[in-house]
Amino acid sequence: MKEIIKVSNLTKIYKMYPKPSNRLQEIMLFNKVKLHKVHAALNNISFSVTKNQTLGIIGENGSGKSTLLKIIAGTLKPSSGEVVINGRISSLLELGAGFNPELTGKENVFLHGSVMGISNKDMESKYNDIIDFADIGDFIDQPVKTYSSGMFVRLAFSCAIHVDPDIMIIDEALSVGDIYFQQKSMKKIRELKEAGKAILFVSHDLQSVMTLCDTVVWLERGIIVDIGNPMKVAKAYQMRQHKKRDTQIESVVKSENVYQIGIPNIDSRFGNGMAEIIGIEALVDDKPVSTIVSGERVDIHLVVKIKDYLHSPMVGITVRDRLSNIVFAINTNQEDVFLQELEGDSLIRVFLSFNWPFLQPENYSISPAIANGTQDSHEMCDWIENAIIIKSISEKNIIGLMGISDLNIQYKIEGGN
Ligand SMILES: Nc1ncnc2c1ncn2[C@@H]1O[C@H](COP(=O)(O)OP(=O)(O)OP(=O)(O)O)[C@@H](O)[C@H]1O
Repeated sequence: MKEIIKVSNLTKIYKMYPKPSNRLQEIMLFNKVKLHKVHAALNNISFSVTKNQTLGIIGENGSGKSTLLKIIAGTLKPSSGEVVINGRISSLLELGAGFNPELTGKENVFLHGSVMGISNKDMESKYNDIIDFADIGDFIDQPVKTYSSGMFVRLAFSCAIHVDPDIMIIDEALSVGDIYFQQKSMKKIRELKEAGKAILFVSHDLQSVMTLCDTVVWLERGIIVDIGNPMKVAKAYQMRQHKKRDTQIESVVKSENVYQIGIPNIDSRFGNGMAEIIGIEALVDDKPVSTIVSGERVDIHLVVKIKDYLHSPMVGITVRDRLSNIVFAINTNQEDVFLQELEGDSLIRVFLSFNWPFLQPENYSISPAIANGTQDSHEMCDWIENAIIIKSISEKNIIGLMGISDLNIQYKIEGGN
């Protein structure tokens, strides 16, 4: 099949200067003294993409994904190597970068068309689809400098996907807008895929990568570690991340005072102040973790300062998904564990231990709370919204899981012919 993108021996070297002023000094010394170190953001990368193919690119922060996409999109020059493109590219990399803030939304739609080499007549036939998708109402006739950032990206996104490209470049752009816009965007991208367009898709969301892509490239420190079947590559990548986590965490345990674990994040907080949660961490095998494999035994470790006498303390957590749906909530009373009364001016540690459920691989937040009373009638002493984020992963085949939870079902079928 015809190659629509061919990347050959691509390398991008950046010069790294210890201080910004060293760059000028080097020029003034006619480059006779080298004050920089070289850093290869991409190192001899080769692959190709055919029409109809959706290629996913995964890798840790700094692995070279954006550099690669920018070179393919033509906004960055490689140090060596070659990229051959056979078709028109539309990129969601720098959304709205070509918009003129003084012009109206409508004028910018046509400006975008002319930059992409599309006549005004052809743009007129696409115009209604573009404004319907962007959904910015009468603002379309206002200068884009008056737009909210959400309206701005929605219009830019809509322009980029409606110009009938042969190649679409997408870099985490699906995280723009609200959930409805994200779903609408994903649907549109699937339509482009079904229409046979080549798509390059960079995302940290492995689930989206696996459901959308036919092939995945795993980049690490500018080189291709693996390329091929999305599930195979994504799974190998995920397991590597998991192993890395274990080695990183080891040193934390050794150096950290258990009473000084702190609260990583506080989105909001309320309570009567009779107790204060001062630390939270998730432990697997007594080591703090931010990633948990479904089925693993986890301890949520809380450190709480008791300020006033509590006759019936109860402690619990609420776990939510990224759309803020409650996935599950547990507390000591609900489990028939009744804590003894607590005197003021004391410190307690609580360990809530349970098997991490089989969940959709994504991020989940944990909100801890301490209250005084019973399940039906209590006063909240301290509630912290989204204190830590846990990334849930699975060692199982993670493609195709629908909904929030994997029920770990086993099938048994008897009879039939
Ligand atoms: N303008 C620059 N000057 C120097 N180094 C740079 C420059 N741009 C990128 N780099 C370096 O090149 C490497 C690759 O960066 P790149 O942004 O492509 O990574 P990435 O995989 O897209 O990361 P992320 O997932 O965080 O977006 C990194 O080490 C980065 O620090």
